[in-house]
Amino acid sequence: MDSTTLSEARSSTKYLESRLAQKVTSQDADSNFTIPIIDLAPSFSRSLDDRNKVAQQIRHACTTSGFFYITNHAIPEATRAGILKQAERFIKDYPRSKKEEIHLRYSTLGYGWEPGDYTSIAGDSETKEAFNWGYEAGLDKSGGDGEYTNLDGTTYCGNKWPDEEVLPGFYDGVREYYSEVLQLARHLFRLFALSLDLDEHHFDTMTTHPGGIARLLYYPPSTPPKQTSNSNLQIGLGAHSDYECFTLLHSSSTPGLEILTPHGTWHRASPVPGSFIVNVADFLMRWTNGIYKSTVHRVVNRGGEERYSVPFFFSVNYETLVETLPTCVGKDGHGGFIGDREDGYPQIRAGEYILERLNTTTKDGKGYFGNEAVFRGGSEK
Ligand SMILES: O=C(O)CCC(=O)C(=O)O
Ligand SMILES: [Fe+2]
Repeated sequence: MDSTTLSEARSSTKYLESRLAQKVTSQDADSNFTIPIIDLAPSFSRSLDDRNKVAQQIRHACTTSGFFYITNHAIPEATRAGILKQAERFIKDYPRSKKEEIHLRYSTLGYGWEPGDYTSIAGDSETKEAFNWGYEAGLDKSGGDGEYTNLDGTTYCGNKWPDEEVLPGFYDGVREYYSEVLQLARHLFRLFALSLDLDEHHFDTMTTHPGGIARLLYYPPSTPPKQTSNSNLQIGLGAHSDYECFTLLHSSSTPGLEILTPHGTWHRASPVPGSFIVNVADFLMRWTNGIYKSTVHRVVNRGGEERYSVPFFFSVNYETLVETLPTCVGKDGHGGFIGDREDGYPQIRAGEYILERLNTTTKDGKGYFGNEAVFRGGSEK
C-alpha cells in the first residue's frame, strides 16, 4: 500500500476517535436535528431543472446532517422485502457448521459470515451478526466492464456464498436486490455530481466496476426487552462513520439506528416506511475537502423485536486514484478558502484507503491480512 494512502486512512481513524471523545454540549439540541426526506421522483425527469432541484436538496443534507431519507426511488417493495427474507434465512436457517465454512477469518477482503464477536468497530462487544459480500459482474445489470479489482488490487472473485443445496435461491435473491440498489447508487451519484457543480456524468467512468460491499445484518432483541437508559447499553454495532462514498441503508421496521448530532447527543432515526437512508461516508468527505459531512452513527436495538438491515456501501472503482474535486478547493469569496484545506487532500487510491479502514475493525488489530486465508500467487484458495 502506498504510504500516503496508509497515513491518510490512519488519520481518518484518529479523527473518528476525536469525534467520539467529544463532550455533550447541549442536551436538548436533539429536537433541532432533523434528517430530511428527499422525494427522488423528480430526479428521474427529463428536465435538468427538475434533477437540479433534487441535487440541491442533496447538497443541503450532505453539508448539514450528512444523512437523508429517499422516497420514490423506484425499487419495488417486493425486492426490498425479498432481501430481508434472505437475511432471515441466512441467520436462522443456515446451520452454524456451514456458516463456519465461510467465516470471515478465511477472507482477506472482509467477506463471508461475520459472527458478532469477531469484529468490533469501537471496542464494544457487539450483538450483530452479518453476512458480507462485494461487487461481482454477475450482480451488475449493466454487466460491468470486466475490469473489477478488489480492495487490495487483486482480481479474483472473493465472495463466499452459502451452499445453494442448503439455502436454495439465496444467490438469486441477493442478485435481485443488489442489482437494483447498484443502479440506484449510480443514479444518485449523478445527482451528487450535479450537487457539487460537476458535470452530471463526472463519476460515470469511475463506477463501471465500482466498490459495492453489502451486508445482511441481524440484531437480536435486547435482554431485558427494553433498554432506555444509556448505561450498560447492549451495542448492536459500535459508533463509526462509513468508509466509502455513500451508503444506501435498508432496514426492517424495527428501530435501532442512532446518529451522533453536532451537539454530541444520539438521535434515534425512526424508520420511514418505503425509504432508504443515505449517508455520506469518509471517502467522499475527504474527496469534497470536508464540505460533505460523514456522520458518526451506531446501532442499538433497544426493544424486544429482532432487527434486520442491509447496508450497501458505494465506492468508485477501487483502483481509482483521487484528488480533491475541482469544485471543492479555492477561494470562498470572503478572503478565505472553501473546505478543510487550501490545497485539498493528498491523492489516494480508493480501495487501499477503504481496506485500511476495514482492517482496524478486526479485534486483534491485525486486520484481514492477519487472517488465516492462504495466499498463493496473490489469489486466495
Ligand atoms: O444496521 C444499520 O442500521 C446500520 C449499519 C451500519 O451502520 C453499517 O453497517 O455501517
Ligand atoms: Fe454504518
